[in-house]
Amino acid sequence: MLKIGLTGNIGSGKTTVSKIFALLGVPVFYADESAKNVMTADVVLIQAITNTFGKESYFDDGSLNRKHIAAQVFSDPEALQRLNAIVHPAVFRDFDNWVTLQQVSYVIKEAAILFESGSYLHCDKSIIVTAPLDLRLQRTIARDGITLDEAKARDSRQKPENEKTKLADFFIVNDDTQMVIPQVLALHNRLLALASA
Ligand SMILES: CC(C)(COP(=O)(O)OP(=O)(O)OC[C@H]1O[C@@H](n2cnc3c(N)ncnc32)[C@H](O)[C@@H]1O)[C@@H](O)C(=O)NCCC(=O)NCCS
Ligand SMILES: Nc1ncnc2c1ncn2[C@@H]1O[C@H](COP(=O)(O)OP(=O)(O)OP(=O)(O)O)[C@@H](O)[C@H]1O
Repeated sequence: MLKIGLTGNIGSGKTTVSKIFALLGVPVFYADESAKNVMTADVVLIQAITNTFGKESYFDDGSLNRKHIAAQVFSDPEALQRLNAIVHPAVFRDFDNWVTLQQVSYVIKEAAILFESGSYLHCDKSIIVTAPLDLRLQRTIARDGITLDEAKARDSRQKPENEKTKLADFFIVNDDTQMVIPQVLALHNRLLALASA
């Protein structure tokens, strides 16, 4: 079974693209969701996050105070490193467990920071979804209700798109000039052929 990493900078449309792969029957692992799950379910992580970012990191009902953590980590690269070091090993484990349950020719691992985290090294191939910065920022602001500065701060914590395109094997252009669904269909056929080769 091939493991295909799928990434793109903030607002590029990688989740949108992942959902099209999922509609085609391809199992998709969402690293962002996995991160949120382990951060609220794994007692070792909860303790580490509380120790590092304070008790305000969780609400009384145990849910994650995303705003509190985001405010700390997206304004301070060292704080983000600390959070990554706590969360990423658990996400890697979650993915490894999930993969063993799949019985298909290829799966997708969607991760915002596939290249930054080194996760792409454990994938057979990688896909990047690209879009110009202005459009990505506009989409993020509209989706998340955050300010332009907050969206820029998150983007600045990610490797620039032009560096990632050098590492990726496949591209999906999501800049409103090309239709996305035909690109995903074409890539799906290539990946099926690759998996059966
Ligand atoms: C800080 C948190 C709580 C903020 O949650 P929030 O719901 O506001 O944002 P969300 O998780 O949807 O992320 C939105 C976007 O921010 C960017 N982003 C998230 N985490 C990171 C990171 N560690 N490094 C760089 N960019 C990131 C991505 O583009 C992501 O798609 C959350 O992002 C988090 O827990 N991040 C650390 C875990 C992680 O690295 N997740 C990414 C995949 S493993
Ligand atoms: N081609 C498109 N046309 C119109 N809207 C789009 C298109 N692609 C994505 N969007 C919208 O832009 C927003 C960002 O897309 P999406 O959530 O898929 O990006 P993402 O790369 O997963 O972002 P993040 O890294 O922030 O999680 C969403 O609201 C989505 O519906």
